[in-house]
Amino acid sequence: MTAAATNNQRPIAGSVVAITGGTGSFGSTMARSLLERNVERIHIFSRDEAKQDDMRRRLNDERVRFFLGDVRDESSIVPAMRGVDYVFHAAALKQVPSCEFFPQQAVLTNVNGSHNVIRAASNAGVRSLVCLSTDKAVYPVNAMGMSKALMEKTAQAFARNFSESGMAVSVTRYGNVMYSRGSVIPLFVRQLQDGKPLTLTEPSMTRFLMSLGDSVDLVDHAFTNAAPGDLFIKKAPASTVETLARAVASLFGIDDPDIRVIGIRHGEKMHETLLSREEIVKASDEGEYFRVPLDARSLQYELYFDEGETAISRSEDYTSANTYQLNIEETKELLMRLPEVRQLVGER
Ligand SMILES: O=c1ccn([C@@H]2O[C@H](COP(=O)(O)OP(=O)(O)O[C@H]3O[C@H](CO)[C@@H](O)[C@H](O)[C@H]3O)[C@@H](O)[C@H]2O)c(=O)[nH]1
Repeated sequence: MTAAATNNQRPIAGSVVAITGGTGSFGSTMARSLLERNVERIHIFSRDEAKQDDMRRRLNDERVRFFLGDVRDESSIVPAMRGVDYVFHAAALKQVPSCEFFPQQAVLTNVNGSHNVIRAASNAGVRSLVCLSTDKAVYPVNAMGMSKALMEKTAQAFARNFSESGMAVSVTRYGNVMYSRGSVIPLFVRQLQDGKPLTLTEPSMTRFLMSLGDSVDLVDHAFTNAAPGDLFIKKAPASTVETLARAVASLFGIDDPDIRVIGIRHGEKMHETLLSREEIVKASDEGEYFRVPLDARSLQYELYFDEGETAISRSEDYTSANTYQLNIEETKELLMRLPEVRQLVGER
């Protein structure tokens, strides 16, 4: 067993956890869950002092400490890593359109910034670091996905090149998180409340549907089970955009909503891929999760040419088009698990 794997056995209770991008939706959900589980201390690292202040007041818990800084500046990360056991790296530029117009900014934060976080964490003796990625990093077509794909490679290269580090750096990949800020579900809700038509980009487009609670489960799984360089995916169902829109409308008591088709936006795919066929042939099925181990081959190029992979041509990608497809009723059930939706429906 590696040093990192042994260290990972330490439970969350009693440990110190740092969260980069800690005031965002992922980070704050993670923080709340950790506080419920008797974590000793949480270090929230982020750029925006106003959001930190809001979170400080909201949580009102002395176990939470705030560190102001930017992942682009490694020296600002160092204080947040002192004495830390686990790191959840969620800081990122994640909006598809803004990364499309400013791709160099995506590289600075998502690629260079991630490298800084990994280096600072390893230098501080962290046991396990989980980097948050997205389905858009697989066969990427937009700058956000491309920069996240390079973040994944940066994490894997660290695991491959610094096996003496003692830190297990791993990656978790997500699909669309339901009701996250700026996403389509709150938009549909607003449109329904304002009596406007629902704008659909392309009715048959599909997306994986996951909740923030699923995200906590996946990160926990990675914290305690990851070997250096592992990639984890949680299996998830999907729906078409039209099914999603009709499900949201139906929860508002509207069975035949007004729909306006607006066309695909910049940098969008018809379907998302959580695991490529190249990864699936290496993946192990762990029930609710897939784990893809690090490709630990060294830089001996003959191996890449002499040992071909024959299974790849026989396997299929794991996509939002071939995973389980939810119908309107099932999508409504999933939506009703979200506290935001339950509250809205209860208010009506
Ligand atoms: O007016 C609209 C806006 C969006 N959509 C569609 O709804 C789906 C979801 O869109 P959205 O909620 O904006 O999510 P994505 O653009 O797929 O990206 C989100 O999900 C990613 C994970 O896949 C995250 O990394 C991104 O930060 C997050 O914005 C897509 O098929 C869109 O085409 C519509 O039909 N009508």
